[in-house]
Amino acid sequence: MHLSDLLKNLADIPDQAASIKIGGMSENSRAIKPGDMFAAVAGSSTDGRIYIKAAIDAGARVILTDMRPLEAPLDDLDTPIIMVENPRLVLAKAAARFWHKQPGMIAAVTGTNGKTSTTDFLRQLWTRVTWQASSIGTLGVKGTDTRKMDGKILDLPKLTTPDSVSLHSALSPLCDAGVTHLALEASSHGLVQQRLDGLNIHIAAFTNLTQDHLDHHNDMESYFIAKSHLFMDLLMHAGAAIINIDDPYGRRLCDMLTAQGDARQIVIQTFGFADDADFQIEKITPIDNILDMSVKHDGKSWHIPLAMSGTFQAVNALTAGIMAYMSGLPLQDSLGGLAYLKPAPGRMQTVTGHPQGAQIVVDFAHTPDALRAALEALRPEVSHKLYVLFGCGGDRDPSKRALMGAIADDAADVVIVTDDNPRSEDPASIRSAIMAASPKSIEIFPRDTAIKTALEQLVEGDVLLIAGKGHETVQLIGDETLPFSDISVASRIIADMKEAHK
Ligand SMILES: CC(=O)N[C@H]1[C@@H](OP(=O)(O)OP(=O)(O)OC[C@H]2O[C@@H](n3ccc(=O)[nH]c3=O)[C@H](O)[C@@H]2O)O[C@H](CO)[C@@H](O)[C@@H]1O[C@H](C)C(=O)N[C@@H](C)C(=O)N[C@H](CCC(=O)O)C(=O)O
Ligand SMILES: Nc1ncnc2c1ncn2[C@@H]1O[C@H](COP(=O)(O)OP(=O)(O)OP(=O)(O)O)[C@@H](O)[C@H]1O
Ligand SMILES: N[C@H](CCC[C@H](N)C(=O)O)C(=O)O
Ligand SMILES: [Mg+2]
Repeated sequence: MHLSDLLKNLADIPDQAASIKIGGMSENSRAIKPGDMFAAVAGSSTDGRIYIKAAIDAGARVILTDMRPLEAPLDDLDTPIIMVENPRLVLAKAAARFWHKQPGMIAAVTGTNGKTSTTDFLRQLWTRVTWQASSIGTLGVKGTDTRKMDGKILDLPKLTTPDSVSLHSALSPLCDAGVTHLALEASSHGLVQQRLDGLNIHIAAFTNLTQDHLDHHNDMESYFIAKSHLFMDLLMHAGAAIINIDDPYGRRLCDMLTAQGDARQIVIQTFGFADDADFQIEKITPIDNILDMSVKHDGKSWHIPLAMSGTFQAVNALTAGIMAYMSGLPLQDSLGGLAYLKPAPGRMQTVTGHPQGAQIVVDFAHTPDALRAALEALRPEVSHKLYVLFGCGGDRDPSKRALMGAIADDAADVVIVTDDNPRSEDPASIRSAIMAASPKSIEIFPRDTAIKTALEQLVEGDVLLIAGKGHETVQLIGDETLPFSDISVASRIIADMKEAHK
């Protein structure tokens, strides 16, 4: 594609550069191939401008960057440098133009917790009525067997929201494979880094906003503003905004959208326990292994049995149901279809077979609010003691550690503090920060020893929540990526315990 077409109305292009042919693009010099455009952007740990020379050596034909003055040697390069106010935004729009195919229906979910569950549920609802659907997020690409796609392997980075180039280059083969419906997770990092700009987003949902990622956003206000970008700027004209108004930030989002007036024709659908919600949850009652949810909409009550545990999962399911409805599914299939949903892996997933009959649950709770929600969901199932075993990720918001320690201390009977993904941090200091807020906590590491110790202590009537890593299959320690799965470790230890009991 000629540069003049790629960047039309996005940037001023010098005449001598207009006819340059561009064969691809990236914001990462290490991914540049001959003929590509390199976007040199300022990041949180380094500055892409440092890598301009490396990108040119790798074959970059054009550089896109911000308006900061060019210093030597960048002011004297043969390769054209195009300067724009917001290179991430221009890159995202150029990527959308370059790869140009997108599924006809794109729905995005944002919020601190519940994005993976909700997008997974929405994909299941669409698939159930035979619409060809995929989801993209923390679990990667789901719903389409990417290995069978003509050798076009979708090599998405291991992020909840992939960068714009990875995303747009992945959508083309997904469309070629017949995908018409896409559910996406919109992380706050992704939103501020413009990873989703250029996408035609028809439906956007807001689950909740509680503390996480304050290392990146500094305060809750900036975190909220990052999330609101999805609704205020990215959601298409006449799109649908589906908002949890039990959350004060959700109410605020509704007010902000309403204050924009009619120009964008956004249809707002609210949900929650609140009396004024369009989809009002009347009750969610656990009965045996299911949840019985009743929801009032348009004067009619829907009684929906759900094969999952945790009130929050029912709320996520409802969010997905409303999204499906707004995408054109009749209520019988959208709300009615909720009865057929399966929880996403690692979300309140039970590991069966404990020799004493204790209940073991693996859950991805890695924020204070999620930990409380998961423990509160399990409390009714405990007839003896509620155990929780968790740690906190390194290189992530350190202020959530003490909060999670305090919540565990308050909501569980036995608290075992261990390692999550310490990454570059000292694991012992992460554990100490958690334990400082939990007088009853016991420190056990490494994580498999902690799981074994807990499993061996459990008796009938106990429930153990293994929180924080959910579906993850690796543990990140220093620079190492080691195989580790809470579900496999717990299953193996239970099998060994049973063997020893024989
Ligand atoms: C904090 C963060 O989001 N970092 C992501 C981001 O980095 P950044 O723009 O801040 O980049 P940087 O490392 O400062 O580098 C600046 C620029 O120099 C470029 N560079 C750098 C080195 C080099 O040799 N050549 C080169 O061109 C980089 O590609 C980048 O464009 O852009 C990079 C390329 O797209 C991402 O890989 C990187 O994700 C890191 C690995 C990460 O851990 N991100 C996490 C925090 C994240 O994004 N999480 C969210 C939320 C999770 C959730 O709660 O759901 C997610 O969506 O996954
Ligand atoms: N609606 C909700 N309200 C409160 N907590 C929730 C809710 N949904 C999920 N959780 C908790 O958050 C955890 C993560 O859920 P999920 O993976 O769906 O969220 P996410 O927003 O995709 O997380 P991430 O930011 O890591 O991508 C769950 O395991 C559960 O403990
Ligand atoms: N998407 C989240 C996942 C955290 C999972 C937890 N196990 C950790 O490593 O902190 C993040 O990147 O912050
Ligand atoms: Mg997720």
